[in-house]
Amino acid sequence: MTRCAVYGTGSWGTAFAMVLADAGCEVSLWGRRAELAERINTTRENPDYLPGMTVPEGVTATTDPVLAARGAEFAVLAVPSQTLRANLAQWAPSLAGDTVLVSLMKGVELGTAKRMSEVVQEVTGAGPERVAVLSGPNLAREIAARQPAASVVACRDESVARRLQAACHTPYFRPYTNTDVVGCELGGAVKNVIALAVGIADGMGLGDNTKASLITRGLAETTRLGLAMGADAHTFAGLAGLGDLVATCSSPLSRNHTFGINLGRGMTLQETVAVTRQTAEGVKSCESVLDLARRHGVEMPITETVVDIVHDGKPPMVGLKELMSRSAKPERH
Ligand SMILES: NC(=O)c1ccc[n+]([C@@H]2O[C@H](COP(=O)([O-])OP(=O)(O)OC[C@H]3O[C@@H](n4cnc5c(N)ncnc54)[C@H](O)[C@@H]3O)[C@@H](O)[C@H]2O)c1
Ligand SMILES: O=P(O)(O)OC[C@H](O)CO
Repeated sequence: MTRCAVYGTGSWGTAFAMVLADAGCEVSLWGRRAELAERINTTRENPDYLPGMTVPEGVTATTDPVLAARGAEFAVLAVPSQTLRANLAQWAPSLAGDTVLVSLMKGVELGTAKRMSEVVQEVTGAGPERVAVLSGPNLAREIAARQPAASVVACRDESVARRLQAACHTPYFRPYTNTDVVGCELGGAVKNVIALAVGIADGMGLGDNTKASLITRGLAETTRLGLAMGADAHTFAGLAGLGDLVATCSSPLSRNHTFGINLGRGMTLQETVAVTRQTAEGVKSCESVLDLARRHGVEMPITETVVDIVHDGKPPMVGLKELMSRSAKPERH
């Protein structure tokens, strides 16, 4: 039986542990809090993140990273992007040299502008053939409810992506393989920033034309950045690109979309942070995505506007007016 360690008992770590167990794996789920681990093991529920959802018997929660890592073919990482480096430094010594490291995260590191797979490689010394990412339209609560969804598992080594695909394929979760790790990671990280923009527009009371325009131009700037970084354009038309962008920008379950709505309704950043219980990656990653864009000489006007509104206190209406008054351009340039 395939053994997997999942690090992070938040929404997605718990939901993906459920997927792996439903696919027949034996799963160790690592979390920081002993009382939550105990609660998951005894009640088969994670009441803090996925209340009402049943965690299968194939998942055992623990706070012991050595126990979690024992015999794991896959080590799945599901903590906030900005803490991954520090967390992984603690877990790495207990991971075997042939364990495949799988990132579920959709963020870019502040300061370094590194993608999560780059952080994983740096901290563990693993080569790209041992690092995979999973990304797609996968709102945790819908997956935990076993609603049908597709996703992408990407690794430079396609045979590793196929192994991971087999490990997490269930009747309700359909993973496709890809070798474009850069494109899948960028699709996941930048859609959170665009979801903030769409949420802000929703919160301002704007309608579906505005939403569709932001989604489409958001995808255009994501693709521009991706191409400058060596990604495959097709990835952005796929599940990790357009698929995730549409899900996140449409769903009331999305933390990034909801965060944007609150800002658009006039809450301050501090007020919005205070009412957000879970990780909204775009709030920090909008700055690192903009950093990446500047490093690669790519224009990302929507991302820039989100940074202005979220971090520099620009009123949403001013940001929107500035976006609309940019010089006229051909659609494709
Ligand atoms: N929730 C989703 O629907 C979903 C879907 C796909 C991808 N993701 C991505 O997965 C990643 C994790 O998100 P999530 O939804 O599980 O977040 P979450 O906020 O639900 O859970 C985060 C988990 O990390 C833990 N954590 C927080 N700070 C920590 C620290 N300093 N050290 C160790 N652990 C810490 C929390 O206790 C919690 O268990 C994010 O990058 C997110 O973008 C989320
Ligand atoms: O809740 P969000 O905004 O982090 O989005 C969750 C997932 O990434 C959707 O695929």
